[in-house]
Amino acid sequence: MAYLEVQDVRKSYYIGKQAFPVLKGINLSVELGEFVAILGESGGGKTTLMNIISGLDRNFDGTVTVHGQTLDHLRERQLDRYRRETIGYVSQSYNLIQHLNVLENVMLALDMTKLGRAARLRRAHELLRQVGLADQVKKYPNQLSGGQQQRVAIARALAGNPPIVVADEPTGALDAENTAEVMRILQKIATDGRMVICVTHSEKVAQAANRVEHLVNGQIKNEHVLRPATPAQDPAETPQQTIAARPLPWHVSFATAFRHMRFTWSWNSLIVLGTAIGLFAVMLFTGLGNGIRGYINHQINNVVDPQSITVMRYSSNGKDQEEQSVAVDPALAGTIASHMKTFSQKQLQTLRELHHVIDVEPGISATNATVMVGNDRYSAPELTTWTSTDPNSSLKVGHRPSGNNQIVLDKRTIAQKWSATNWRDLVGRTVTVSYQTANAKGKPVTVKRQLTVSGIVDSPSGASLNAVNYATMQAMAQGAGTSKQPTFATVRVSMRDQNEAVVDEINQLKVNGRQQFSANSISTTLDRVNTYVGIATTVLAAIAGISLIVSALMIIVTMFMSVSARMKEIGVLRSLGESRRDIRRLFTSEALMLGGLSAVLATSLTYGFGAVLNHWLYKIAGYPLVQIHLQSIGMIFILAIVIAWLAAILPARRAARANPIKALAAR
Ligand SMILES: Nc1ncnc2c1ncn2[C@@H]1O[C@H](COP(=O)(O)OP(=O)(O)OP(=O)(O)O)[C@@H](O)[C@H]1O
Repeated sequence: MAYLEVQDVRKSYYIGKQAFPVLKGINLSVELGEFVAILGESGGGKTTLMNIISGLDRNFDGTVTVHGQTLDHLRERQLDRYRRETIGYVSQSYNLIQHLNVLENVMLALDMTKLGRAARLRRAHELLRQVGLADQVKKYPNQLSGGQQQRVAIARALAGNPPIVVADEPTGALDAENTAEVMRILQKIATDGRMVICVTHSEKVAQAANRVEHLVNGQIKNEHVLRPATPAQDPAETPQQTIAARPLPWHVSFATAFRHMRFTWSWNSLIVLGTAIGLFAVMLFTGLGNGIRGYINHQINNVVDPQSITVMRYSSNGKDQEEQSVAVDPALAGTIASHMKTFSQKQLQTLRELHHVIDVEPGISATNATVMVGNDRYSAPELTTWTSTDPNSSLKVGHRPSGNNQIVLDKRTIAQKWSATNWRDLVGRTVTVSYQTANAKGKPVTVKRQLTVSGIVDSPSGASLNAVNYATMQAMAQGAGTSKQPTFATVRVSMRDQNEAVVDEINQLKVNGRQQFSANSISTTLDRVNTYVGIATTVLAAIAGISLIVSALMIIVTMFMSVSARMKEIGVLRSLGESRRDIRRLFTSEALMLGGLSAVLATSLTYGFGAVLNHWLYKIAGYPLVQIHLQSIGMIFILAIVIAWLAAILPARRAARANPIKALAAR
């Protein structure tokens, strides 16, 4: 049995239901070392036969047996491997890949061999030297003559050291000189021990072969031996001559995709820019959200200690509640605090014993106090005890009311009213402070005392803060015969995270089924504010994200265009032995690269724009309002990659499913 046996091969093309038989029972036997020319009329079915022999056409009757093994045209992978390992294909139109240079075109076939990179490069250079192109390796196909391009195609066909070289009208587009050169190379390939099958319609070209077979009316007739072939060794039995093939590794698809992206950079850069703008908007909104949240937290934490909880006695009475809220927020002041419920020692102890509570500080507050400086009268909406949660940073001058009979006064509502310029001079002066409350019998009494100003505060909350220490407040109350029990308590928790749980626990403390306390924590409010800012940011980022749909559509359209424009390349890659999966990977890789690049550009844009914005806003807020977290960058990359991947699915599928014969025939 000959190395290649074609037995009774029949093939018809169908137009509608009508069959047009092209091959009507082809029988052909060819040995290694033989150079066979198949001579036939144009349209006689030569290309059809070559496609069948080279494993590109799977739809025919009859058998093709190579080295004793019949090709199973139903097993696609076997055929991919067959094309990779056994066949070197040379066509009339050279079929070089335009965006790869000469060396890269040859390397493309070598990448499907198990040779190491250095050996592959060596072999590519050696093959190009053999076809006389050693000094043209860096050129692109469109910089070569037709003859040179065909020689590159021959070098590529020989890359994997295949035993069979199939040449379909290899000289069809060449002048006489180049034709002679190409035929000489093909002769040399045969004398080196390979089988060369060359189809042509030119009698003259056919003369270069050892044997000419005439394809007439769909059948092989009139064999004509011109000269005996060199007896060849079987390459399968000389392992040093064969180069083991391998499926194309993913990084090669990736590298090829990268080269194509570089080659078509002008339009790809627009896609990258378009996608990056969408990603940039999403990222900027997320960064702004982070910044604003941080800013609010920063501001509030400056005003109040986030680890502290203010606890009042719970009262179901509306008036009491109003007064209690006045005590928490002096801006609501409007009534005399005569009914403020107080804490017993036992109640304070209950709070101290709660889990996560590290300190409970009692405090007394009164509303609507009056401060007399000399004859000038100023109203203080609230007079309260200085607690450890009041930030020392708010003291503009002097010190906190550490000693008895000392008071700190509010800068804006008292000190600056007293003297807009010399308000600092108030420190050390004696003032008379008074407020009205009710004694144990419910009778109104006036609490009054002379105090020394120890400091001036500018409360960051904006509320007027006038405070004395706890002992002074107790002494004042006692002096007027009113209760000196605490009206509020400041509870400190060991960690900010436990704040909400402790607030809930305090609010649920009951005696005889009645609620005891009403706890309030800034961190609970802060969490709520954070949630709202988070929602707003997400909504804005999502709206910006809509533009990403446009980006995805843009990638889809471009990829489809790219698939159409690269049909020929798809055919070439398939003829070289690349599988459908390799083709799908090629297009998917390119889309993923576009996605990745978009994410890189979006990140740079966001950092750049964010820096400018921060610079400007810092003047207003004193805080960096755009804060891009690593997490956001990761999210943007994932988003970009997912979008690109989704956008590539359909085009890549179309490319992978393309019929290799039709793809090769594409322009
Ligand atoms: N996909 C197809 N559908 C229908 N008919 C086809 C198809 N491909 C080829 N044919 C027809 O089959 C016949 C053989 O085509 P083929 O390309 O094999 O001829 P050829 O001998 O290689 O011609 P040439 O030398 O001009 O390239 C032609 O008549 C052609 O019109």
